[in-house]
Amino acid sequence: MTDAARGHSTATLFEASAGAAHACDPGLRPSWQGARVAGPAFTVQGIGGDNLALHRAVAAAPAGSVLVVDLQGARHGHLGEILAVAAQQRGILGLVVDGGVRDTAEQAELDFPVFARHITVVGTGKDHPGTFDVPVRVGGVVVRPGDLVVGDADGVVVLRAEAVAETLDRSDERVAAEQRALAAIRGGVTTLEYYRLGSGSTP
Ligand SMILES: O=C([O-])CC(=O)C(=O)O
Ligand SMILES: [Mg+2]
Repeated sequence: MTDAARGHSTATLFEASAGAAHACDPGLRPSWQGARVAGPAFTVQGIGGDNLALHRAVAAAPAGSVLVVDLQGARHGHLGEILAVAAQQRGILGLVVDGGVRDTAEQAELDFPVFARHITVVGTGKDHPGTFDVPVRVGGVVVRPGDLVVGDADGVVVLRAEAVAETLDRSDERVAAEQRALAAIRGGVTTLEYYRLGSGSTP
């Protein structure tokens, strides 16, 4: 499947977006090393400590979407191996959750990308059905249904759907410019010289 962010890193997207990208709180971290996700948000408003909304969302979200779930930062393992397998079975690309998850070794083995605030074994209730397709606040950022959500080693960024095309083009340009900078730096040019940041001499 093609990467909805053309493979660009969260840092590149953020810098290239000219303010259109929103960075989630750095407390949202990949649950395993190497996790990356990029796709349109399927938003879920739930109640922290309860994961019925996640079980329902996994059954309802369209293939190719990323579950973006507000659970108020609750320290519970809202998604584990069972829900990760169920989500993959339905073609869901990954999960961004303001709350906790568990079974992170299994998530890595499955190659199911998860971005969460906590890793904890503590289980959940299954009483609150939650709400889908509404704006939700995740990592301090309001995410609307269909926003492009990208997560990688550096965290999670959110791009409004209408800003995606231009930001991706600017990201292509930024990466090309950085390739030129890296070639010069590998050739011995200092970053001070390359970016004209002054002499760099000690005062
Ligand atoms: O309690 C739950 O539904 C979450 C869980 O452990 C799993 O997905 O494996
Ligand atoms: Mg489990």
